[in-house]
Amino acid sequence: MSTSVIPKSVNPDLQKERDGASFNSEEFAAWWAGGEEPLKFIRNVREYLYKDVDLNEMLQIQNMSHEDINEFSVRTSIDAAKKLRRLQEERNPGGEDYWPNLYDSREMWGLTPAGNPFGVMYVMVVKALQAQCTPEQYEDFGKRLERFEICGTYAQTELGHGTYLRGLETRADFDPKTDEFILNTPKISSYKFWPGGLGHASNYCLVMAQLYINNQSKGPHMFFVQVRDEETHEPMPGVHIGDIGKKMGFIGVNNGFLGMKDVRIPRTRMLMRHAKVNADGSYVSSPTNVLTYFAMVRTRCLIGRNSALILSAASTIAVRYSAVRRQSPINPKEPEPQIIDHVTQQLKLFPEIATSLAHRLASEYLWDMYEETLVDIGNGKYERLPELHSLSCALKVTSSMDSTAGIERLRLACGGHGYLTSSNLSNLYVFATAACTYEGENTVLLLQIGRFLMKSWNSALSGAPLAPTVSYLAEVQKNPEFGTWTGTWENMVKAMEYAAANKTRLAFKSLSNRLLRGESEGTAANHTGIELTQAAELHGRAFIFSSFTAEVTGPKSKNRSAAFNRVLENLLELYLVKETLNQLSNLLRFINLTDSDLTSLQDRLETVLTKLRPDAVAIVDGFDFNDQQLNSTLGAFDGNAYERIFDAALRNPMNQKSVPKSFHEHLKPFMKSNI
Ligand SMILES: CCCCCCCCCCCCCC(=O)SCCNC(=O)CCNC(=O)[C@H](O)C(C)(C)COP(=O)(O)OP(=O)(O)OC[C@H]1O[C@@H](n2cnc3c(N)ncnc32)[C@H](O)[C@@H]1OP(=O)(O)O
Ligand SMILES: Cc1cc2nc3c(=O)[nH]c(=O)nc-3n(C[C@H](O)[C@H](O)[C@H](O)COP(=O)(O)OP(=O)(O)OC[C@H]3O[C@@H](n4cnc5c(N)ncnc54)[C@H](O)[C@@H]3O)c2cc1C
Repeated sequence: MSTSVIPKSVNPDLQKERDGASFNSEEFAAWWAGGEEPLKFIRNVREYLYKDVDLNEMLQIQNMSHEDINEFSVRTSIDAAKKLRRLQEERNPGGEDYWPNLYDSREMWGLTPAGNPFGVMYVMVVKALQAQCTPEQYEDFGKRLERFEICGTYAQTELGHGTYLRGLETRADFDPKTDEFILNTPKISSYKFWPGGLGHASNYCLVMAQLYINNQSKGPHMFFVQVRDEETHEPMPGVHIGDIGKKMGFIGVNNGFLGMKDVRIPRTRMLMRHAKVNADGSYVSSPTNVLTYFAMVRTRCLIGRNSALILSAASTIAVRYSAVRRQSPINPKEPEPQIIDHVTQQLKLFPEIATSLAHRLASEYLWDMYEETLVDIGNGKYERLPELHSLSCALKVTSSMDSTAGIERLRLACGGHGYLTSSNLSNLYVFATAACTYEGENTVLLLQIGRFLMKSWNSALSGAPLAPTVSYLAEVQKNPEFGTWTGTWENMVKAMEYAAANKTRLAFKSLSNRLLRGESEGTAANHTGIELTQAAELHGRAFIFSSFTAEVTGPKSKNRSAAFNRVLENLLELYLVKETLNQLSNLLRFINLTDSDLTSLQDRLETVLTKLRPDAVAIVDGFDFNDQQLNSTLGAFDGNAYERIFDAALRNPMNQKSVPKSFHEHLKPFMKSNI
């Protein structure tokens, strides 16, 4: 393919949308980035990272083999690491290393459309080492990993166990004679399986294994294990390692397996900031065992933000495409409208924009809580851990679940062309749905929230103080009547909390009854699982309702223009109304909503869709993705969707020969013979 069929100009329909918006999308972009300075910084970094990235090459990864995608992903992520190092030297010489922080940022994300084999290293391992090594250990090997002198992954899940960590089978036996641990994966089910980058992209691993001293189990602990030679990259003695094979997505991530037979590591390679094994074999336990799980808490906090990011990218693609595609006159003899003018199309598109905002804002609140808890842990205070655990699970679950369902709706909104891999919607979908499973399977995490809600409900009954994000449970216990439905935003927040509290009450009652009937705690919890997960989901939704409302109506609104505030208010209105309608069966169980209340909600839904219509393109422009990040023939900034779709088809390897081999080998011989 020599010439491109893509025009240089912007599609006139898209230009018209931008010209007609009621607000300035640059104000949105600055707000979304956290301010004008952060936006400037992000754009600067992005410009630097993407200046020589070829969009056509990115689109072609869909046509590569598994092995070639792996090679591509290692190359592009290493190119990015080099650029970030150079950036550090140019702009912040000798200063705090900020490039490792950028390595897991959204600016990197678009450079590795099939996933980054070193993503887990920066998102999880570096942070786990920072939090769980002694200062000496961090100097010894943590810093080396942070500087990328060695590379590694987080190896916890096994073929036989992912969820139930206490059931992990990998053993680390302490040998006092040599002052070493001996690591073994005794059965096929004990093999580590799934860690990102484990296959061929790591030479070290943070391994979660059962610690044994004198053959006595001390539970799961973390060990820093060398799995490949630093020079030759050959597996270390006793190490059996490889890639797990092709997956639905994340094909470039090189998820791997790891078996160990009598692999010896020095005693000082167990992470010992909290729990310790001394040379004489004496064991000092951690002040709280769950600190071993803290790396997962951090990643769950990030997943909310990341899911919102993926959904906002898919929304950008579908909204731009809906503005440039025309189909089906609304009235006879009229020209075909932009499909975004069909109201049912608006209902597929705009709620997903609102959901991206809702999850992103809730994640910001969660992130602040994470950072405060981290400081507390440093000061030996662990009281907020249960609340953080519960809230991080709640956002991880709702954001991954909603973005997965949302991207599928957006794909459907793009009709046939949404089904092309070059739309990038299928790739975004498999990214989103993976987050429903990794870092704690969603149902399992909902049950963890349910457990926290039961404890909190019980505490409230006895008048004990509750964590701030569940304090509404005590309020509902004190005032069991909902009062009048007014339909204001504050009233809708209250309604969602009221439904969550009452679902919690019912689950608590069922659980208590089962216990009274003599069921064990485990069996009673299992039998109450459906109610527990429903209460947990509503708790997450109530939190998102309140954080979104607080951002739009709170004091920060004074820093925004009136026009931009109106857009945010419309998005909040849409979010609250559509989620209230989605949750009607739960709400109607506890709140007396009349037929006229429901009619009013339906009217509000239609009204707000109409209000958002002129601003939809400008809003998604405000998400501020560049074309490489979107990597989509449908969603590019210029809106030249048909030309890009066609260009990608022409570049497909299938079209590089006019007659394929299959014609000569199979089709022609068959047609020429009588068999
Ligand atoms: C832009 C870039 C961004 C990129 C981001 C995305 C890319 C990232 C890519 C990532 C790729 C993916 C990478 C990966 O996938 S890495 C692998 C991730 N694996 C998992 O997430 C495993 C999931 N399993 C668990 O977490 C635990 O075993 C669960 C939770 C299921 C139960 O556990 P267990 O059976 O042992 O415990 P228990 O139920 O008896 O509960 C005991 C007590 O402990 C409390 N408890 C439990 N857990 C925590 C906790 N964490 N903090 C604080 N507390 C906690 C609990 O509430 C209870 O408290 P209490 O009720 O007794 O008071
Ligand atoms: C793309 C991807 C990347 C990953 N990266 C990593 C990585 O880097 N490092 C790593 O260590 N791991 C990684 N994993 C593994 C991942 O963390 C686990 O797959 C995940 O935690 C789920 O555990 P599981 O596979 O054991 O699921 P299972 O627990 O076997 O779940 C199967 C079903 O059983 C149900 N179930 C299980 N337990 C319960 C229960 N107590 N109550 C009710 N229902 C239950 C679940 O709800 C689910 O429906 C990755 C996985 C994926 C898909």
